[in-house]
Amino acid sequence: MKDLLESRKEIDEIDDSIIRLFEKRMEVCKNVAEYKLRTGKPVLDRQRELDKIATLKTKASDDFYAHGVEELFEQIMAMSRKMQYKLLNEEGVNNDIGFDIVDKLPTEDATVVYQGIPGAYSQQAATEYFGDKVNYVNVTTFREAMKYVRDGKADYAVLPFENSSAGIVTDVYDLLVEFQNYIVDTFDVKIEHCLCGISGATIDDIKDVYSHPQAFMQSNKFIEEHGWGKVNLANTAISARYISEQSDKSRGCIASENAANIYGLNILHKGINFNDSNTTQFIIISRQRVARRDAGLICISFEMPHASGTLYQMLSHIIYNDLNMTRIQSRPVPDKNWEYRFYVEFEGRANQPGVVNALSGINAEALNMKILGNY
Ligand SMILES: O=C(O)C(=O)C[C@]1(C(=O)O)C=C[C@@H](O)C=C1
Repeated sequence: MKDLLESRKEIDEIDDSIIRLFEKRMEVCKNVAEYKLRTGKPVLDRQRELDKIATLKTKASDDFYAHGVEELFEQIMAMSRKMQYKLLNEEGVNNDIGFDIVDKLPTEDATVVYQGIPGAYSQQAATEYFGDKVNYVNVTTFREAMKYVRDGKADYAVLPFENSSAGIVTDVYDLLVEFQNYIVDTFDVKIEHCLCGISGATIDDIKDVYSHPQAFMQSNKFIEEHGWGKVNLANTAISARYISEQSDKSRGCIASENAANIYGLNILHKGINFNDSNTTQFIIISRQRVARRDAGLICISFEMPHASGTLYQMLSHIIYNDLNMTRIQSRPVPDKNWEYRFYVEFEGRANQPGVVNALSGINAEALNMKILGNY
């Protein structure tokens, strides 16, 4: 049996050689980057990589080593690409991702659109964020709100993004990809749902409850304990208005205290959400590609070839550039069953070199990448 120390010494020597060869290879890749800079040829040449891996695998002495060679060279070439993106960005190729930096979002004479009617949580978020010096308009759907911003009928939209108990607002995620609008800020609103009924109704009178599906999800324990029927409506404030128009003590709704006050309803039970710290994060949307100077998060979406390891490859750009990922979500890609679009949020500012490197890499290697905002 060979002594452990002796084997380790041999390994150390081989590793030294690997490092020297790795660096030698990377130096040659710098010449390739120079060539690509001059000729405008893309860094990623997938066919070259596939051909190389296939050839290299034939040089391995068995299947086990062939698999290892494949993994090893995929990593080496990924490293080579990352170095090339960095070199190209340093030479000014694609290093401006086009955000205008502002000290503060301009709000003078601004029009702000939200979805729903007065009393909706979106209205609460909008008024808490923008105050009383802007004009407010309300629309029926998230899509209309996005269109208002796109068409210049509003400067900002305030849309719900994610709830701490019920998760993401999927329609809003989809619309962010469909429209050329940008997230410019986020704002958290603590949500305290109330069970409301018409004047004179008691909790024992209630048989059916009206509200938005998200509010049902956030209050499902309370509703299920009472065995009430659930009827979906467009949002919580519309449910409050609807109940106020019915003179039916058996119908209740889930809405905010604010909505109950606006529509003259009685609060039968306050705080029916199962999670006391129930919070909804709202996003502030603008059609301007602007970022606040103190912005610290970037959100992107991308799709990828449906193949093993591709998500890992995309995320490796974030990791390699020392960026801290703060969120990852996925949504089905329309018309492609079981394929997903990913949404990744990470810490950084639009023009920071590491961010530019990571975005260049993902942009080059994903099927399509979109920057949804720097906020
Ligand atoms: O040959 C190239 O075009 C390179 O950029 C070099 C290299 C490699 O490291 O081998 C890196 C990236 C390409 O996708 C293909 C190959």
